[in-house]
Amino acid sequence: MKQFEVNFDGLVGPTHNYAGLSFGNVASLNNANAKSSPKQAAKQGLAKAKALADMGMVQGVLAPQERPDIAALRRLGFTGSDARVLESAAKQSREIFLACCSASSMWTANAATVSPSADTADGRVHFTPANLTNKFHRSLEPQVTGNILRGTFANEKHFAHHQHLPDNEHFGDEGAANHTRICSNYGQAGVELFVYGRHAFDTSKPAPKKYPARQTLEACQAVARLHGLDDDGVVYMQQNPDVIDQGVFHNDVIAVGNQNVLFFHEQAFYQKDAGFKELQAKFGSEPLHFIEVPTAEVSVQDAVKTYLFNTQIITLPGGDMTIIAPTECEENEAVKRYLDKLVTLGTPIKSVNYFDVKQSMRNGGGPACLRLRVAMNDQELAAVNQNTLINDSQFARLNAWVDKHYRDELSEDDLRDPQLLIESRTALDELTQILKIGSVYPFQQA
Ligand SMILES: N=C(N)NCCC[C@H](NC(=O)CCC(=O)O)C(=O)O
Repeated sequence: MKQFEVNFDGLVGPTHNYAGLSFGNVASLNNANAKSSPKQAAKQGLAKAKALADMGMVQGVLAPQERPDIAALRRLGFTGSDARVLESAAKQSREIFLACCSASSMWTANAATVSPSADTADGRVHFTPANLTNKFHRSLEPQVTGNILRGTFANEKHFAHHQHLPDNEHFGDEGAANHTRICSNYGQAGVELFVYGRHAFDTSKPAPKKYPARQTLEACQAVARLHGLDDDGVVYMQQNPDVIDQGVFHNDVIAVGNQNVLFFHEQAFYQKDAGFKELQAKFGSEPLHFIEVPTAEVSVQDAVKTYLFNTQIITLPGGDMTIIAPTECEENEAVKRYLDKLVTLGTPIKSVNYFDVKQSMRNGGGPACLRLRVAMNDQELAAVNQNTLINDSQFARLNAWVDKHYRDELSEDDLRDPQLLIESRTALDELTQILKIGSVYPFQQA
């Protein structure tokens, strides 16, 4: 049986904008109110996805969400026609309005936690959408995320879909951004590493002081239970609270893994020696590659600025690993020096490919934020909605779709334009037909 790791990249939505919504995410706050380009952002994302497909990887896409989120604004008491809802929300409560316009579903690393069939008790691939409770604008995502996942992985024999965890900070869950799977081969049972920022029910335990810890240990444990993971195949580690306070709001901003490699910053984890010992013991006798980047070579600040660890490490069809990095890494002297050295160290990582995803980076989303990894065998892959997979013709179709519907530039004033809502809905309606995912959006169900 063949085995693959498929990356499902989030298509950037037509309202991609910079609203400074994510306290604790330095890039989001620094770029608040800058002009965005939804068209450029969507094309940068598609270009990365296509480049990976051209490298021989299986690559998919996930649909974005409907924004502005009129249904959420109505829930919050804004009434009248859709145009009236937009106008009164923008006038009466700018913050709520902006939160309901965010295209943040583009970062599909936060869409869900995924456990491949080799790890789960019932031999199916399990999905739990992330509740994203820590940020109001992101907490609007899980319901529709579930719809999109069910439309993409629409086969009960192979795929199990759970409801997101209770919408409460005690079970704050940010999905795959805090979850890494270590394995020999994608199709063999692996060790799932869950990384949390704080304990929800035990306040005596360490926690960050300045910025929020979005993920709790209790949320990680609940997801592991739902997915039917064996205790021998799970490790929980805490993120170093001090790096959260330096702007590392997800673990995938400071560590990334692939197969038998864990690539991380010296300061990434709390009590790392004990955690790594457990990881190695549960993995087995084959030694793991723990690639630790010392602060002396790359500071936490440079790691956050360049997203050195929000890179994708992928295994190419020939067996070598390559790093998919943002161009910010190439432009930073210390980080570039480190990456040039890394490929000579004799680890499985042999090369680095740089991509321009600047539109996403300005909101704190690098290459790894833009993708959800799903390890599958060939039978499971055959059961995936094939229209969501990237090949030459689907890439051309999606690019043409972006050209047809997306604006070149967007500023805050544009978001209250009822015409943008109509444009977005028209675009998304057409997208659901291109991807054949069904009526996943509230406006299609009304
Ligand atoms: N690291 C991973 N996996 N994902 C990055 C998510 C970035 C996202 N930014 C935002 O939501 C900013 C939106 C704004 O400010 O307009 C967030 O903070 O949740």
